[in-house]
Amino acid sequence: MIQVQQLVYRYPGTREPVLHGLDFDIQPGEIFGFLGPSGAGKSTVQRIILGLLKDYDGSVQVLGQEMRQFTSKGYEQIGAAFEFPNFYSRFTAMENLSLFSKLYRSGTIPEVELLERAGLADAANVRVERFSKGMKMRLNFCRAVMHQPRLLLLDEPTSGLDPANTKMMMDWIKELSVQGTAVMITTHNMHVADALCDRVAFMMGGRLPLIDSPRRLKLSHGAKRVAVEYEDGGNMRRREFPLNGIGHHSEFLQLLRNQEIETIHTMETTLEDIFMEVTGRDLA
Ligand SMILES: Nc1ncnc2c1ncn2[C@@H]1O[C@H](COP(=O)(O)OP(=O)(O)OP(=O)(O)O)[C@@H](O)[C@H]1O
Repeated sequence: MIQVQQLVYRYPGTREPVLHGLDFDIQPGEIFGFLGPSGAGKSTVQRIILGLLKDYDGSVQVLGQEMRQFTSKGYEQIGAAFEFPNFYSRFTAMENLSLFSKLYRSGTIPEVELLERAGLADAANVRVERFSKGMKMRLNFCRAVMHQPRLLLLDEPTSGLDPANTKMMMDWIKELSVQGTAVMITTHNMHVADALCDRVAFMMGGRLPLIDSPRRLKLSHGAKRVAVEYEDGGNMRRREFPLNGIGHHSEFLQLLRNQEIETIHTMETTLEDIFMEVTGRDLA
C-alpha cells in the first residue's frame, strides 16, 4: 500500500533535511503508527504521502504510484483526517458531508449512516460552528472515510474525544482495517498507539530508529516487574521485584508470609518507557 525507501526531505530555503533517509512500508489492512515528539517529522511524512510535498529525494510509492507523479484519480483511494478540521462552519453537519461527497466520482456512504455511526445523528442539522472540538473531530472522520478509501491517514484521531467516543473511534478504525484499509496514524499518545497499532515506528529528529509491533517491543525491552503494596506498622509501603524468578525470590516470599498485603500487580513496560530507552527522550 505504501513503500518508502531512503526518503530525504528539505523544506525550501532550508539547508538541513528534516527527514534523513526513512525506510518503511505499510501493508493493506495494517494499522501503522508514527510515534514521536513535536517536530520529529511526522506531519512532513504525512504531507509527502498525501502528495502535498513533491520535491523529496528517495522513493515514496502509494498504491503502486510514485507520489511525484500521483494522479488526481489516486486521491479517490485516500482519506485523511487531521487535527484541525476544515468545514463550512455556517453549514450543518449534513450539508457539509453532502458537499464533500460531491467531490468523489465513486459512490459514498450515505451521510445519515455516517452521522449515526459517529454518534452525531442528533446534531445532523446543527451548524458546524456550534460543534464542540470532539464533534468536529468525529465529523472530520466521517468525511475522511465517506468514500471508503483504501488508505486512511489520521493525525491524533482521538484528540478531544471523551472515553466513550475514543472507544467508538478506535473500534471503527479497527473495523476498517479488518476490511482491508491501510491506516497510518500519527500520535503522541502511546495508549492509542498501543491499543490500535499493528506496528509502530518511533520517530525522532527525522529518523526512524525502531519499527516493530507493540507486543514485540514490550517483550524485547525491559522485564516485567511485580509491585507489592503492604501494611507495615500503620504505614503503607511498596516494593517492586522482577517477575522473572519471582517464585524463588526470598524477600518477595518473606513479604507474602510476614506482611499484611494490600495489592500485588504486574507492571508492563510501556511504549513510552521504550521510546525513552531507545531515543533518550520522552514523547511530550
Ligand atoms: N514549512 C516549513 N518550513 C520549514 N521547516 C518546517 C516547515 N514545516 C515544518 N518544518 C520543520 O520540520 C521539522 C518537522 O516538522 P513536522 O511538522 O513534520 O513535525 P511533527 O513531528 O509533525 O510535529 P507535531 O507533532 O508538532 O505536529 C520541524 O523541525 C519543523 O520546524
